[in-house]
Amino acid sequence: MVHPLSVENITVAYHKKPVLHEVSFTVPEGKLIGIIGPNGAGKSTLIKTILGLVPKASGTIEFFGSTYKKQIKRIGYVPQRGTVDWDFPTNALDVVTMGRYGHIGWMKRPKKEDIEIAKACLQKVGMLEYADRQISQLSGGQQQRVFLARALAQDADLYFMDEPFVGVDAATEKAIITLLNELKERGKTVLVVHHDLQTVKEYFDWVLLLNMRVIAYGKTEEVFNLDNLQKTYGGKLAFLKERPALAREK
Ligand SMILES: Nc1ncnc2c1ncn2[C@@H]1O[C@H](COP(=O)(O)OP(=O)(O)OP(=O)(O)O)[C@@H](O)[C@H]1O
Repeated sequence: MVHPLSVENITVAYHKKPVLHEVSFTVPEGKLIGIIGPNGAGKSTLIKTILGLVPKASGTIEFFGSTYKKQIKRIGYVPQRGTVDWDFPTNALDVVTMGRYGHIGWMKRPKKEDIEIAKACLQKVGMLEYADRQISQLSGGQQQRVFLARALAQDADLYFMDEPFVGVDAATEKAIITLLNELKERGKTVLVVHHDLQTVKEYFDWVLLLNMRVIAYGKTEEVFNLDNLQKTYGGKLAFLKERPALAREK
């Protein structure tokens, strides 16, 4: 069976300091998968390594049983908001239309149909009225919605999203999770770096608990428990005292 993503034994180091150690996991199709772990656990590095943005020291990565290059059109990425240059002089509609380039081809002009698709995606995230607005003049949550619209316009089969819920209000968070569930219903696979342990069970079918290495990976109901959380977060789990519901579910 061909999986959307297969990661085998990847090890990554920055300036010879190991950040990810022999990470292996295989992602099933049509699931929402949360990547969970403390600050500095290597979550962003993992996504960037998978996408070829950070070099790996060893290991192999396959997309739909093939290489990233061959499957690039099927792979979508929503980066962490803080890493995007929002001063880039472009408006919301152009950002979303860029999501279509895999279909249009670089150097070619988008067709009317691509613009219509981009507008429909802006509509879907409630941002159509901001289509002509410079992205630098949007709020953080609105920028996040525009990036999600771009991912939608791309119509990929495998998505990576780095902390899409950070800094957004409750309405935007709800809009994003609705959208992720819609993608899932269409058979898409979505990996999401996520911080809020309270919502993990509600949002994700599978979880990857990461702290430099894979602590646990599998169906949320099977691996998201206090024991594994303690292994992942170590002494930083004091906050669980404030969340007795989670602690009780051991
Ligand atoms: N470009 C870089 N050069 C050197 N070290 C880096 C670089 N990027 C990240 N690191 C280090 O690698 C480790 C993992 O960082 P990473 O950003 O992947 O963690 P994370 O789990 O995504 O953290 P957070 O939850 O805080 O976003 C950290 O110790 C970080 O300081």
